[in-house]
Amino acid sequence: MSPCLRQEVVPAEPELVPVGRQPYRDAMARLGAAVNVVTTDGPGGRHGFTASAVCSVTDDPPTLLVCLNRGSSASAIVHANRVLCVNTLAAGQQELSDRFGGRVPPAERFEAGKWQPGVTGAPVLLGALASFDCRIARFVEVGTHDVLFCEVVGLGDEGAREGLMYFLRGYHALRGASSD
Ligand SMILES: NC(=O)C1=CN([C@@H]2O[C@H](COP(=O)(O)OP(=O)(O)OC[C@H]3O[C@@H](n4cnc5c(N)ncnc54)[C@H](O)[C@@H]3O)[C@@H](O)[C@H]2O)C=CC1
Ligand SMILES: Cc1cc2nc3c(=O)[nH]c(=O)nc-3n(C[C@H](O)[C@H](O)[C@H](O)COP(=O)(O)O)c2cc1C
Repeated sequence: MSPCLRQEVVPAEPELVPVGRQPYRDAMARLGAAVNVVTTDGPGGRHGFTASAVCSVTDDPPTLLVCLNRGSSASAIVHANRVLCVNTLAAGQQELSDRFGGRVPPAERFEAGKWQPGVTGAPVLLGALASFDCRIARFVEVGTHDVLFCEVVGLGDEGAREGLMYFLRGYHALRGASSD
């Protein structure tokens, strides 16, 4: 009689590393995200910053969230204005992402790109993949950031078909399926 061979199944343990700020960032760098230039204008003045931390919350009422570092020069201005526009960048607009991501001082950021005020007065970027003009309904403090819950009151869509992704700390063009 042949011996009954049993294969021992050893469950594979994932190699988990302790959570610190840098390992967390390294892991988050693996989540591809759209790139947005978030703008504001009003009593606090005009300002803008690049943000990948943008997410849809609910479509009734249409609401999105933006995570904004309270250490950013935009923070006090966004609080004063209580409006913002999320301009989702199209392929080829990475220079705007770098500019609003801190490479250029706030006063010079709007020198590139074509802008016009939306319903709320926040600057809308012509040629963006999509624009979401918003009133900020709620600010929630979490750690170093404020989570801004924003009610969308105006939408822009100029028909661009190629998006811009931020993935592994680099920009990548993303082509959509043909519309016809
Ligand atoms: N949510 C945020 O506040 C983000 C901030 N950034 C900032 O932009 C600059 C360049 O970033 P990377 O080249 O991507 O390298 P990085 O190593 O600083 O960031 C890698 C990833 O970690 C996350 N992250 C980075 N800083 C964070 C923060 N303060 N709070 C929460 N999540 C954060 C983001 O998902 C980012 O894509 C850095 O100064 C970074 O702090 C970038 C992406 C998101
Ligand atoms: C690709 C990219 C994504 C970013 N995403 C965010 C974000 O979601 N939230 C945030 O507070 N800052 C984010 N930042 C950083 C801000 O854009 C940056 O801190 C700000 O523009 C610097 O402005 P300041 O020098 O006027 O403070 C991002 C930067 C880059 C390059």
